[in-house]
Amino acid sequence: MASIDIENVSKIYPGSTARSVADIALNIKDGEFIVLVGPSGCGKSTLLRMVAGLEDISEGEIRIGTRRVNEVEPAHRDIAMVFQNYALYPHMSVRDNMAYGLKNRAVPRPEIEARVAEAARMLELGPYLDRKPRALSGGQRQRVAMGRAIVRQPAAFLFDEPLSNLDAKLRVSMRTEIRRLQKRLGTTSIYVTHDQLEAMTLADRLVVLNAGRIEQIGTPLEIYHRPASTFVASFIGAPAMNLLDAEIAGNRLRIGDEVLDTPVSGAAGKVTLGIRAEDLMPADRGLSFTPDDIEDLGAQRLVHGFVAGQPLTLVISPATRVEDCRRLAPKPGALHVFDTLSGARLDLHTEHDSRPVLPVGQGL
Ligand SMILES: Nc1ncnc2c1ncn2[C@@H]1O[C@H](COP(=O)(O)OP(=O)(O)OP(=O)(O)O)[C@@H](O)[C@H]1O
Repeated sequence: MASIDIENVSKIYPGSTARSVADIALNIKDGEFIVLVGPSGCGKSTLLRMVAGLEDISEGEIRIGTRRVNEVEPAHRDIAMVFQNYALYPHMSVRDNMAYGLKNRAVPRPEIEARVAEAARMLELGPYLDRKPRALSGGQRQRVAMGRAIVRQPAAFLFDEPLSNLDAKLRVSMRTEIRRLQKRLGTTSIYVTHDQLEAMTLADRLVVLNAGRIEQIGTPLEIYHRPASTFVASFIGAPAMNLLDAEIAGNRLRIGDEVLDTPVSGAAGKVTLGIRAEDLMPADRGLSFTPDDIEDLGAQRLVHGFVAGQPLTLVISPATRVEDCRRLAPKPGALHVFDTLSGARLDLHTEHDSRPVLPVGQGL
């Protein structure tokens, strides 16, 4: 086990002048589970592959433990990678697939057998040890890929979208399993995904990437509750945070003709106002909301509509009547204000109105 230090690392692919990964600085603690998340093309795989040694590092330094690894071959970096396509040897049994890396390192046979047996037990692969990968389901193949990583007892696990080929239900159960195994083994891990829910549930700390740069680093809840930019606000959380064109005038937030009671101090002018769909509640006064479409998801209801002509989504309990949502007020402390041009979070002082907002009908 080891820390991983990424010091001002950039990647410029041959034939390109742009940085696909630009000046990334990230210190990963021993045993930490870091998730790199961001949209397609933001550079997450490139960054992971530089840690793995599968891509050259154009600028900066990567250390695993105290050792600089820029010039170290992938096989000598003491890491194990788990890929989306499993990368299993089709002609080898599950047992041999798991043992392969150890045999190559001349680990004594009894030791190999013990490690494979222990990994098979942890992953419940015992009954399948003599099968070939083609005789396994996708989930079982992914487990074998995990098993092969575990038996190596590496300093770090690197996961590149390992669950992308699995169906939705299996993804959820494998996600829990990976988290549980990682905590039990305490192995430093970097996990790449474009799935924000996977990112939220797995990570000790999330690294949100945008166009090759770090947009924000923090625990999932820090990022959820205090997104540093409109990019992060709209990427993390489902449904995406509502972002409305607004204006601060006379210490009040205005959205078109609508005015929020919440006093705001610190700036004036055009801003982007962020409110999560679950942070609005029916009120006797507040923003005038025109519902347009309802999605019933069983445990909750999504109501899509408009405030001052701008789209807004609301999450309510199935017991709440949509007719009671014609006026909405934000929950205390639920407003996020961003600079309209840069998208950066503005640390304005927003006080919730001292007058109580009266919920109508059932609570949310
Ligand atoms: N071999 C390559 N040569 C040139 N450019 C590349 C190469 N590989 C990736 N890129 C570019 O680098 C940027 C980052 O790509 P990368 O694959 O790291 O993104 P990603 O976030 O992992 O995306 P995805 O989720 O689609 O896999 C992209 O603009 C991509 O086009």
